[in-house]
Amino acid sequence: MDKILPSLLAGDFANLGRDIGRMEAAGADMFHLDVMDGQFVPNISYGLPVIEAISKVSNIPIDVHLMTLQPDQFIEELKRMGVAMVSFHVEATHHPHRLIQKIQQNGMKAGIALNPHSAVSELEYLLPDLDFVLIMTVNPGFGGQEFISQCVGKITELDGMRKAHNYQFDIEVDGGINDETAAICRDEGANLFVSGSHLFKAEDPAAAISRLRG
Ligand SMILES: O=C(CO)[C@@H](O)[C@H](O)COP(=O)(O)O
Ligand SMILES: [Co+2]
Repeated sequence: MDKILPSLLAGDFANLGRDIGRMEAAGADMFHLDVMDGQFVPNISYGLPVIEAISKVSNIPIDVHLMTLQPDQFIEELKRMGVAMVSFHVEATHHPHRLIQKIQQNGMKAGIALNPHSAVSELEYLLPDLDFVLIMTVNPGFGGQEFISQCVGKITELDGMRKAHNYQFDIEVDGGINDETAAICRDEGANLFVSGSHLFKAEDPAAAISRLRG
């Protein structure tokens, strides 16, 4: 099923509770929380204390996107906060399969994110065990960037592998997602749509969310 995940990176950090309520009322399915460490990506966003505060007021599930080195160190804490889905970057860990297992053993869905330069073939032996794959359609680190259209082919490729092997993973897209780019990604097989600046700039977020659903 298609799901729309507002990225709170585009929210007003001085009024996150208000923005959470607005997006829930507009029909958001989950919140997407971007953790950036200033090492793996050239920006720092927020970390565990902010996720914990959000988890206490959110009425919908939380998807955490770890853009950090050593992502394994956060898993137990995220479980304690009731997070539903966690993704980490294949480029940021030496032992991605072990980390998938750790996330799942902690009762959360495990996803791997691919930077624009990374090939789907990197995931070939991980796909049977993954709950979702996050295709980055911008370079990670900042909201408000332009969609990189070369990444669309990776969605097509993943969907083909999913069908060929009857795998069950979801395909999430993140970066520059608006009405037009969501439709392009949906046509290729994506079903989880992260949207930050587009949704938070919308005058009518409920209408924007239903348009993103296609
Ligand atoms: O992970 C990231 C950026 O690194 C994203 O989740 C952004 O927060 C999406 O923002 P928009 O591109 O939709 O403004
Ligand atoms: Co993200």
